[in-house]
Amino acid sequence: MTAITSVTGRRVLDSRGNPTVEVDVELADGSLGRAAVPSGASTGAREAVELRDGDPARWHGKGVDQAVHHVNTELTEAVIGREAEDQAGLDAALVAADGTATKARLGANAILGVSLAAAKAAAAAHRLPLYRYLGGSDARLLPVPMMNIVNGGAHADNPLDFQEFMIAPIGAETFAEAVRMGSEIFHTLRRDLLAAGHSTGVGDEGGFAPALRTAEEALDFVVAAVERTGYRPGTDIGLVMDPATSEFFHDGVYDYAGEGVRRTPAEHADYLVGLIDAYPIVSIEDAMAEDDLNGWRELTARVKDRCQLTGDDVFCTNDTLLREGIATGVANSVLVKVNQIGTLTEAMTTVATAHRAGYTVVMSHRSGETEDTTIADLAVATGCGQIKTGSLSRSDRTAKYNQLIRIEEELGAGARYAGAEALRRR
Ligand SMILES: O=C(O)[C@@H](CO)OP(=O)(O)O
Ligand SMILES: [Mg+2]
Repeated sequence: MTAITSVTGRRVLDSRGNPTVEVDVELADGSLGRAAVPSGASTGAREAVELRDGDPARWHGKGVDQAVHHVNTELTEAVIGREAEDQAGLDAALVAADGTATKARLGANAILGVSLAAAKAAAAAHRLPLYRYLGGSDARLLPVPMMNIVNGGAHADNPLDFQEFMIAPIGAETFAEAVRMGSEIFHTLRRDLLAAGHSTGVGDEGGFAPALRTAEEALDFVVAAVERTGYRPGTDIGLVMDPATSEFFHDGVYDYAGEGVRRTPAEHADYLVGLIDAYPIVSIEDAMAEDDLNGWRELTARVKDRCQLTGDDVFCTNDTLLREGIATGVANSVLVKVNQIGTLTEAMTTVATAHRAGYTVVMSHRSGETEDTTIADLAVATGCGQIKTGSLSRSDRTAKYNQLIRIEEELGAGARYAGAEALRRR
């Protein structure tokens, strides 16, 4: 009774106030699955192609509206009557209907909406929460959250070159405790920034966006906030950064415009290693740019297991790109964003490839999000042990934390919090 009987696409708003796709999938037994699709600002060049409206102040009807139209026509035709339980077959049908390598014709956002809504409908038909439907009885590992508390780069209007500064409560006993620790530090940081005369306005992911110039200034504020809240940096709280370097790597040089410094790949790598030496940094994402594979290989060989090096733009959740990276010694971890690849099946394949190779996996949101909490369930379903889902304010981010709190409660004594172990090579 899991045959798909109806598919409905609609246009809703995301956290930036931009249009995005939402899809409902209904099954023969009346079960309903609903999924809303996120969108990035600092996108990797090899991501699946979404249909978006270029200028948010002038929706031109060819972006999200077109994607919604494709959901309601060609994609509906491709999946109607199919069993929602056959996720792989269904996703293959969606990919075939599009017919391009990048999902550019019907839109990766249209395809992903149907893919995720179908999974959620199938879970509902089985009367199972999504994490258990997808992950089975083994799904009981709650991820370490990487909580965004300072924003820069493409996500804020301040001079900070690095996009994200995060805290990871590696020393917590439970997920709920991790959220408490993160929230306390977030509020301490707010007071500290105010006291120092800085703005406490926030960026796209809800982290503060003060007018700081260097990574050291931001890291110093973060370390001080951790300590003043009563936690030990490095033991209770690990620091995490996403410099999103593809955004400022031009003509073979890392151009730190906010700081006013240009660094060659070697100088940039030295600088990052210096930061790892000076601060309790446990993970850096996109430490090197997507086009600087040499830099990636050298940094990975140099850092080894001292710090998790997560590939976002360089892999784009793409199994082929990840396999190339694994074979050539690029990074030791992969960021997984379902909308970078466009179907649930493909995202899960990437997770499996990473885990087989000993790479860690971080389940991730996008800077443009919605109230959809699918990634919280995916983090538990895959047992990946890490999630990146923004700050401790803004409902689009807290929705994921709150969903994980509920999952932890539901698992009761069976729940395990991933802790520091999650960041170690498998
Ligand atoms: O770079 C990133 O990792 C993401 C999410 O934090 O940002 P965006 O969605 O803008 O690509
Ligand atoms: Mg990133």
